[in-house]
Amino acid sequence: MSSASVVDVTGDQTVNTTKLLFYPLVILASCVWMIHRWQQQSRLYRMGNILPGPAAVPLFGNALMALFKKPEQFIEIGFRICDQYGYVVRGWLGSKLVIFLANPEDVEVILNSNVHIDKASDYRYFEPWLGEGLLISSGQKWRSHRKMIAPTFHINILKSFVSVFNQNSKNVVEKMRPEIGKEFDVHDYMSGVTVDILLETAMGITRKTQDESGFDYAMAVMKMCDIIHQRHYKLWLRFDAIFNLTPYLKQQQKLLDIIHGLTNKVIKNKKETYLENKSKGVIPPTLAELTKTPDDSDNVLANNDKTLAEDVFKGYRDDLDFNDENDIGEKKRLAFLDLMIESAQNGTNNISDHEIKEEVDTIMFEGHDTTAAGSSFVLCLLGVHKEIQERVYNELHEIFGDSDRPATFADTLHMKYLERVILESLRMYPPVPIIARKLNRDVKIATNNYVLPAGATVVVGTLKIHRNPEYYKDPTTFNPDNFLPENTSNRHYYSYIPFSAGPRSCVGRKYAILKLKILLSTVLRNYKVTSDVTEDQFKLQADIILKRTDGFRLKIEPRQRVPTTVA
Ligand code: HEM
Repeated sequence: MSSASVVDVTGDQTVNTTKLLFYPLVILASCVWMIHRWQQQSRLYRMGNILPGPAAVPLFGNALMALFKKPEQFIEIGFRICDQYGYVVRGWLGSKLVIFLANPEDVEVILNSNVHIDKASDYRYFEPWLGEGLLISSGQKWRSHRKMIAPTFHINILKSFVSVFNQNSKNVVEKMRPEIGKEFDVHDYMSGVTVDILLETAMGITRKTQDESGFDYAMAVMKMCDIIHQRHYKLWLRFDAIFNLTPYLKQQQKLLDIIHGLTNKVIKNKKETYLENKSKGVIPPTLAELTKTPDDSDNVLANNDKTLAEDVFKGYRDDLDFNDENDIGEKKRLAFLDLMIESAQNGTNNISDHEIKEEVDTIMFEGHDTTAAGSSFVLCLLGVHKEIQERVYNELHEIFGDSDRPATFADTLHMKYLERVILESLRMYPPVPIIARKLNRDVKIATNNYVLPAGATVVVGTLKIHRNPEYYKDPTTFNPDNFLPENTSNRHYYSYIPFSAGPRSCVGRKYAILKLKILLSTVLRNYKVTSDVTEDQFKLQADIILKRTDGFRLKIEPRQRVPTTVA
């Protein structure tokens, strides 16, 4: 026998031995995995089925309930199910366990936790756009980025945006002028002005420096939001395999090219300018300098000048409560992007250009649709409730008289009634009507000491919580007095969560309230608004952002700048 054939025989034996070991090992591993999945699922089934909820059918669970339903029917169905089963309801989407919570005590257990902070899989449609930005990231990445981004929303930074808010609000007032006397959809205008403001405050792109790409970007952001919404309410689009076969995929890729193209270009230019300035010895103020609070108490605004929202949200225990009372005066304005580049360059934070892009895209998304919907709801509600609109206007007349001057930060502190109107509108029509989390561990909630199993998706029903008669006397009536201090002081903090709460609450909360006050006060100082559609005719659609499928129809007429008598 030649040595070659010896080698061959040994080689064959090795192959045979590998085959002998490989296949049984694969089979064993598959069995172990299947048993593990079965155990997990049966545990999920066992624990899930202890919770109240509608009967489920094999394979589909409760998913068939959504079949042939229009998106605007989902709220009604959800409310009906809650009336039947209470504030903890389980549902099965195939083998996926979804637990709906609407009791503030249960919701606090989830939202106030540092453990249950992972977003549900439903947020994945944002990934091609936002990557691992703050909204969807988890674990250490989320923690470190949150720590870096939250201070860029410091009130001192926000104050430097007041003139941007004013200028853009004036612009939209002018843009709306041709609509005088007609019925039109005010959301289009609120959406446009919101994107303009965000382009300026997030990326430092002003109207003057904006070329066609700024406009294309704004349109692309709006259209991307629309595609994502469609993926939430058109159930078949939830499957990537189906979505990828539709024209939406191509459209999405085109839009993302525009969005990412601009963000990349702006980051590159800003970084180059930063380095060029640095070489000339010109360095912008750091975040720490911009947010430093002076010791002299002369600058401290009186405690009773604090906004009402500060009291309403004080139980949130999030990371947004800086020394807000301290006004350190006008500082150089820096967009969020400038601040991120600055802190990456000076070594305060370790963040790559790609991660900066993800965060800027996230702010553009989160800051856009939410405030556009929020402001549109307020205007329509004031169009319906004329006497409340007149009270708002009288307050504005007290602050501004008949002048056309822009609002200052101090003025916004005096817009107390307008603030109550905004808070009440966010109660009845929260722009983010539900929040979803994935449970990685079992958790015991207050209701009946139920234990919710790891692996389940928890859906926090903000809209339902906000309409609970236990916390709001007449929950379906628009009543800004729900936010009088005497009515808020003893209410459960988690009975009002338009911005979520706890460690993953909205970082843009203060930005949003300040912007809404300036935008709405500017519109209302210029126009009287009227809605021919009554509130009970509003057709609500709850997906990621609460909208009206009938459009935010409104009429405007020029405002005579004199105080009016309130009935
Ligand atoms: C009325 C306006 C707004 C409302 C009602 C609102 C509401 C919310 C809610 C409910 C969440 C939690 C979402 C979740 O857990 O799934 C959230 C998160 C977030 N919001 Fe807002 N938001 C508003 C405006 C803004 C603005 C203006 C910005 C930025 C300029 C912003 C930036 C963010 C970011 C970055 C997050 C993710 C925070 C994290 O996960 O750590 N939001 N917002």
